[in-house]
Amino acid sequence: MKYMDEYAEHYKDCAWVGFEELEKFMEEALIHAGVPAPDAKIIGDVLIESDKRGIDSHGIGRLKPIYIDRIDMGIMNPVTEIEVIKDKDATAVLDAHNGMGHVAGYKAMEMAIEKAKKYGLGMVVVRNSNHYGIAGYFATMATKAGMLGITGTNARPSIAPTNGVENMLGTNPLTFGLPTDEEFPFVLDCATSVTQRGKIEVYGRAGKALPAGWVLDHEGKTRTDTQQVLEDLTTGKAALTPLGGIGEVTGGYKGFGYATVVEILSAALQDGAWMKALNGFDDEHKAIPYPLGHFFIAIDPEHFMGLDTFKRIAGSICRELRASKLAPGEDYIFTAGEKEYLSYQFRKEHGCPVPPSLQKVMVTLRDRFKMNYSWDFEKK
Ligand SMILES: NC(=O)c1ccc[n+]([C@@H]2O[C@H](COP(=O)([O-])OP(=O)(O)OC[C@H]3O[C@@H](n4cnc5c(N)ncnc54)[C@H](O)[C@@H]3O)[C@@H](O)[C@H]2O)c1
Ligand SMILES: O=C(O)C[C@H](O)C(=O)O
Repeated sequence: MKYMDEYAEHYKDCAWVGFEELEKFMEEALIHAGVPAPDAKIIGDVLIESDKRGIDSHGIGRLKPIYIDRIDMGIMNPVTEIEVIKDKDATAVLDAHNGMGHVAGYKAMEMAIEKAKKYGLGMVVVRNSNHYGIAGYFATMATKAGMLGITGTNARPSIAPTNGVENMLGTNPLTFGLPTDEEFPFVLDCATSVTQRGKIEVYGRAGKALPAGWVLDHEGKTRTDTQQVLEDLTTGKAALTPLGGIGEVTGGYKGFGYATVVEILSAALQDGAWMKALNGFDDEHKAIPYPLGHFFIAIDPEHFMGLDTFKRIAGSICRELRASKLAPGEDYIFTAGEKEYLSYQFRKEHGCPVPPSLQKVMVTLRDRFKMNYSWDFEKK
């Protein structure tokens, strides 16, 4: 398969660090930054899962900058105190009090799964949280429990509405995890924008220009200058395009609509914050918390026609899709979750790729926290 044949080549400038070591490093760094050990375990697990699945934007790449920097700045609480605001049969509302999003997400999905076991469906929403990492982690908590998982979150403003140029909506993933009778579940885990900020950071680390169509400026023109785009997204001079792209011709309004659905479900059920209130700075440009909201839904197929039936039909649909006629020059049709499964298989053996700029971050954190690690990449 072309995708796997080219896989290692894509990472030729990287050092490879094994799952266990990378996870332990992230977990320990978080503990040094003030996160209680059990919570650091959860966050470390969410982050390493991103690296395992080949989602290079949201694992070690986000430990610093983002999480440790925000704790250092005093705008995110390393200790997560979750308050149950409302708990009624199949639903609940939680307040994470500016704690760690991964921890809030983990506890909320756990609660949704428990409710689904009893009622067939559980939905838990969270407010005053923080960035929770890959949405797919929480969706697959449900698939591992034999359930369907759905989750979404709002995020700092990035996407411009169709026919607009101002960054208003977060990159707002709308993510589904569906069990199948195959070795891996169907996991559609992606932003409602053409791309997300983390992938632009990955391009920045690799020194690559962006493809046209991902970002637009206030003139409505596409931008490809990666480093400046990262700055301009923060100051609002650039915006990401919704899924479907710029304008109406290729259906950009559908991505705009889905991003809006996620923004509403991440704020309205929980009486939380939305859009510009998630900018991360106040009128004087002083850094302030990003009070994000999330939602988590678990559905137990045993309350419908049963898990085995669900898995068989979901698996059959995926297999039929993969067996359909290929486009010229292509050698494989993927279904969602498959590339992540293939990455996992590859990385289990070779480790996770760490580019030079992240190697420097790891060394800085190790030295700052006086941690006991030495890596082969330091010897070069
Ligand atoms: N926490 C946040 O605020 C936030 C915001 C946005 C995105 N994210 C996370 O960023 C990650 C990456 O998001 P993204 O938008 O860059 O995703 P992406 O564009 O890389 O798409 C990934 C999804 O598409 C599927 N896929 C990829 N190639 C495919 C193909 N050829 N055929 C069929 N399916 C295919 C994958 O299996 C996966 O489900 C996700 O884990 C997401 O949750 C988080
Ligand atoms: O970075 C964010 O604010 C959200 C998300 O993780 C993204 O990469 O777009």
